[in-house]
Amino acid sequence: MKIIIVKNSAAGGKKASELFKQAYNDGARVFGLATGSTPITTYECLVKSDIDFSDCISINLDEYVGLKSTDPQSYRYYMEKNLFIAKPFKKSFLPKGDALDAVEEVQRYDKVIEDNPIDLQLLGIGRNGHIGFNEPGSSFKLKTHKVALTDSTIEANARFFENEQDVPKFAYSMGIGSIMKSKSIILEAFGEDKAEAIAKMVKGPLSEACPASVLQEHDNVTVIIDEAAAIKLS
Ligand SMILES: N[C@@H]1[C@@H](O)[C@H](O)[C@@H](COP(=O)(O)O)O[C@@H]1O
Repeated sequence: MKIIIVKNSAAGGKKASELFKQAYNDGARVFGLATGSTPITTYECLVKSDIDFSDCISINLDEYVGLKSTDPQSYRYYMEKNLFIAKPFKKSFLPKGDALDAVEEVQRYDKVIEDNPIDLQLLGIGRNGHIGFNEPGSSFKLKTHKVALTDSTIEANARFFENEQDVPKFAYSMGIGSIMKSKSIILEAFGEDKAEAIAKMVKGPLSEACPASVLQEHDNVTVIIDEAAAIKLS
């Protein structure tokens, strides 16, 4: 794991967007994308950059079950607003939150990932060490699946909703098995509330109790963190 410590999230986003550009120049055309507050600065830099994604494919990690793509809380809406409007891709995939059949939706998404191997996957990390919506205890072998969100994730994500009761209880998530097949990975974390998860990911045992610890096994991971998220590393 290569660890880059930056001053703040603005510097982290700049660094990540430079790595996107480098990957694009090296031939990457399939980008795995993430949501949440962490990648916002990366998307801001990508929007300002001269990268043209019109010959690229994007595949997002996850989506809330039950939300339509037009719902402002959906991850599809987030992606349109923060990246796709300014930088359209040839094709952008996310799980469909309002899919009628969960089993079919999971299979459809696995086929998308299989048909379009991911060159560069961007990740955030939950306070409990989750990646995508792979909560602690998730098998490292999983492909796309429907997840029951933990109370800690619901509480953490409540800040994006009017009430905590409005946070969906389930999500579709790319599995850890699929994430690990990405050729390269950038994981970003900013702020002290991520320090514990970062320490467990980097120094802790390889354990399903901290899903992100699986990244110790991947041979091309760059971790971009600010000083606050790095405090428990030394
Ligand atoms: N499913 C997303 C994750 O992909 C994200 O990494 C995590 C952290 O979010 P934030 O960046 O807002 O702290 O939250 C959500 O649960």
